[in-house]
Amino acid sequence: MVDLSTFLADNPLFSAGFGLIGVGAGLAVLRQSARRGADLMKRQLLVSIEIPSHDKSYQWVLGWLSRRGADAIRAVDSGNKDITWVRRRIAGAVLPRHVAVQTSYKQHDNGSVSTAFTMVPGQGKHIFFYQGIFIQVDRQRNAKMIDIQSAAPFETVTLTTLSRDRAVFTDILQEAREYALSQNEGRTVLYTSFGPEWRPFGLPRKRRLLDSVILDQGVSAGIVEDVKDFISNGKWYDERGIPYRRGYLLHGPPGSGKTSFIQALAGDLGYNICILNLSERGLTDDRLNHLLTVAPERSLVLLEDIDAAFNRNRQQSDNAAYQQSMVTFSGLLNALDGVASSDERIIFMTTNHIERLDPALVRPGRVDVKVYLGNATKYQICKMFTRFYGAENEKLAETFAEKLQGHTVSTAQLQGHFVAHKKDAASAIDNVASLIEMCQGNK
Ligand SMILES: Nc1ncnc2c1ncn2[C@@H]1O[C@H](COP(=O)(O)OP(=O)(O)OP(=O)(O)O)[C@@H](O)[C@H]1O
Repeated sequence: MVDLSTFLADNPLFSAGFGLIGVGAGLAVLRQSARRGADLMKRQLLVSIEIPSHDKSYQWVLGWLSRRGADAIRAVDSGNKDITWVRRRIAGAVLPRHVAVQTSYKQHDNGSVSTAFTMVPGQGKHIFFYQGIFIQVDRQRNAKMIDIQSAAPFETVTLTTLSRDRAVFTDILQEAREYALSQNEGRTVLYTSFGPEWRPFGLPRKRRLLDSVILDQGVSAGIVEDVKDFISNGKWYDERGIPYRRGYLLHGPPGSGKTSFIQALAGDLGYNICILNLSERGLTDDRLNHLLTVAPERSLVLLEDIDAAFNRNRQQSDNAAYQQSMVTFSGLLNALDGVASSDERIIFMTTNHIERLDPALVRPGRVDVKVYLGNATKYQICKMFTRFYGAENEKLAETFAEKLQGHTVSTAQLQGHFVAHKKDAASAIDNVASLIEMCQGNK
């Protein structure tokens, strides 16, 4: 009888196959260990930060990367002798090859608007060089997940570098934020509500100068002083456990400069403005509350024509949703009271009819400062006149103001009259009758 083990060992075909299986298995183990080793090394040696598209810093980082790209192009093209050949080569080598475009409109100081194209890194991986180290940018889109608000697919930008350099991420985020803010320097950003969040609306506006809005003597300075005092006293409120918020109500006839003044004040403070229309379709108590809580830092919240939303008595408004808006009067009061928060909150409300407002709305804590901005006084008429025609025309300004004595003219109507006679102060005086006629017609 033949011994099986001797048979297999003596069989050359079998021993060759067995050897091959052995080699194959060995290679597979090696490959797996190499992969595991590489994963382990990656985990140990690399660090990364993921920035999702719904995070504020996403656009900041993309904008900052695009500026770096533009700087690198300039460095490569400039032939600047201070930039070494090696640095130029590095800058050139790391420029993103695949870029995406972001189109925006820019308003210049003279008021003109131009289109600007910004090249940001496109989908995929890119490398850039920052503070002497290489960083990989990986921009990925998740087509299966859509942001319901913007209908745009979710995206992420992941920055990866060696773990010993992890502190660089904080520097990048900080620099990207500062760069984004510097883009709006000297401008006022108007935000409007979009679902549960605030979004910039239109172009950032050139700041309006405070002295371009002419209020009655001392009125503007009084409000500015109050707001500045509030802003600089956060600690005082904190120590006394008082909610750090202040409400202002500007009331008076149409065209007296209420909105213009708030814009100019925001510009003077270097703040932005969040405009909220309480009659907006789909606005609910919860959304209103949420929006007031998440208003961007350094912004004034503006609730315009507050009487238009709640000019009935409290009970009626509580029971019936007003127009398409579902905000109830008690919902508005709750939102104004908010949760005790240490975050600064400044709310401006405007109305043409203070008498229609429920006393609960204008009680201290909700409205701390009420200011009446009325029709043009003699002081305002003279000031506006000399602002349009020059300080040397003070006498003519007096004559003009005397001719308007006893008539009711709004500052907006005055502005319209001066614009119509912009070239000639005498013509503004000669045609004062047409202004009076118009004002009487508008009564
Ligand atoms: N006191 C003022 N000084 C300078 N300009 C003014 C003044 N008041 C009104 N104007 C001009 O009139 C126009 C309308 O002003 P604005 O919208 O600020 O008035 P308002 O009081 O908010 O009006 P409404 O109550 O109808 O909303 C703006 O172009 C503004 O420049």
